Amino acid sequence: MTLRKPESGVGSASGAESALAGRAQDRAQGHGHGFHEIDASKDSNDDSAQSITVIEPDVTNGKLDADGALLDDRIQIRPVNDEDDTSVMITFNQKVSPFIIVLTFVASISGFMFGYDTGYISSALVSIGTDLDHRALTYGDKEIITAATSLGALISSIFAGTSADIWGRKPCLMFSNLLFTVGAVLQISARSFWQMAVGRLIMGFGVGIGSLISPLFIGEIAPKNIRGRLVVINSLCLTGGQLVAYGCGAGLDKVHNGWRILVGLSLIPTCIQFVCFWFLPDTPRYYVMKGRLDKAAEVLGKSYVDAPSELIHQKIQELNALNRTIPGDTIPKKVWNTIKEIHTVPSNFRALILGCALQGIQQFCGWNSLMYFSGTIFETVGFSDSAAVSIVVAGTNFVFTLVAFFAIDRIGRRCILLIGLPGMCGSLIVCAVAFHFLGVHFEGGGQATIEHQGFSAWGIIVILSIIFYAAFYALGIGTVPWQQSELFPQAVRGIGTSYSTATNWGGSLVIASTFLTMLQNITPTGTFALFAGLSLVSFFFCYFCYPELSGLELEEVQMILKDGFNIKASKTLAKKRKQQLAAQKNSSGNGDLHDYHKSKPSDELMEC
Ligand SMILES: O[C@H]1[C@H](O)[C@@H](O)[C@H](O)[C@@H](O)[C@H]1O
Repeated sequence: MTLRKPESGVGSASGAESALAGRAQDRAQGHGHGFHEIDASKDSNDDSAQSITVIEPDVTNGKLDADGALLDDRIQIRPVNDEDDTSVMITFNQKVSPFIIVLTFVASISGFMFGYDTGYISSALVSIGTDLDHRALTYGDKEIITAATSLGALISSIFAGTSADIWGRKPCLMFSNLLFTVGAVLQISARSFWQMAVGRLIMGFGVGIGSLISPLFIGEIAPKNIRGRLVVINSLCLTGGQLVAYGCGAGLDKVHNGWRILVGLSLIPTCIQFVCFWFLPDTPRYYVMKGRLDKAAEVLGKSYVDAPSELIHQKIQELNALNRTIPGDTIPKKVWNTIKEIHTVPSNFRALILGCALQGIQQFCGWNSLMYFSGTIFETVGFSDSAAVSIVVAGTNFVFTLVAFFAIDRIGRRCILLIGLPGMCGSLIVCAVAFHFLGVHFEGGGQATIEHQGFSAWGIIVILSIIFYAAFYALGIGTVPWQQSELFPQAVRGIGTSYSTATNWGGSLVIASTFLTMLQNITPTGTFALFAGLSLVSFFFCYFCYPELSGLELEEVQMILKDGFNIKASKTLAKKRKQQLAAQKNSSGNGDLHDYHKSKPSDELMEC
């Protein structure tokens, strides 16, 4: 039982406040104006205790009725056991502030660089020719140059979550800018294969940091109701970066030393991000972690321009309380306790399984083999302008990430995964068959032979099936795993996302370092058939284990995962939330919480 009261003012669970709650309830029952009935809330410091958070009227900002109740509705009191409580209170009725948009786009430059730096290698490998060590690159060389970035990213992503907690998100992203720069300069000036590989490795350190921290940063600054979409903006920048890299690669294909220019272009976004972050703040959560509450209030004030200062302070109190819930008085103790917690609490461990499995599936279904080597493949299949064909593939990836942007909350994460994976499987089977009839044989030393030279129908089928594969991939498994932070509760979110991001890069490393060898040893048909088989197995995994999380509160995600994967319950709850949101929108026309009623998630789960 709790009631809500409109606009601003903050209270906690004291006796006086309970009295206020009672008054508020009377008003709600008596007049039904300006209040909403809501759930009992949990005390943020004690999981077992129930408390009531009361919002007092702000007499300076709002209009009051005869009883002192505000006439316009904005604020809802909800269970206080996760970071989002005040976010919800603040963000309903709020437009996204330009400040949040700027921060999102500046952070998403990391996504762009992730995409650009992993994307340009496809065309660079083709156009390097004999520029390194005065000889052509073998398949082994190409794999090392490509895999070096994945290896670097794997190593840095293991430490990135903890480093972001110790030094801050912004400094870590700025440090990644330095790594990008050093890596790029080494590559631009490379005359030897090994200098190129080391440059790619250092660049990879930057990519790993950016790939973890950018979505985390966005997730921390984003208002809850649009968090999913803002995180997909990072994915859009990522696939956009790959597309731009392919486009530039095609443009510079015939230019002498064009690949050096291609690498050099990567310096532009990294410098822009560095300069922008010089003037921008870190996330409020980080400031709270470091006890810099004034700074946190300043950032929140800019993020939620209409929010009264009392509400901002309540948010800070909540973040502060959450901060204390991680046991341990020193950083190593805290880190150790978090590691213990993620493995021993069943809901956390299930979240970990899902986070890592989805990232693993994303990589082992083979997409990046195309991202990294499509130039080499299309060249072998007989397309003289292989870079241009690669653009179409990267373009499809980008366009369908945009489709995912619109579908991820409406159709739901689980649903787009279950559409995407069988689609990928079907496309890969067609691709495997087409390769069989094309009669391509990859041999050692970077050589390949093809039975049917030139433009053939099977060549076209290979390309079409790859395009379909790209579309289904981007729609589901290419995008959904990066929503990983919603799986984990605040206390283990950093470490959980580190594990799953490292799984992503581990998978990417395996694919990058084995793909060309697989083409040689088990033929292209065998390789693509293997990816098809893995997509099918992944479909069954998602079908049986991945709950529908769209529209669910973070606390509800934890409840869903408490004693199993609870697919059925999650689907019912997600559907209910969607209907409630639609009802709110219809009744208020602008997303306010008029007539909003929500029963306890636990009750609803029992119903399901
Ligand atoms: O989500 C991204 C995206 O799908 C990219 O195209 C791919 O190269 C990355 O590995 C992946 O993490």
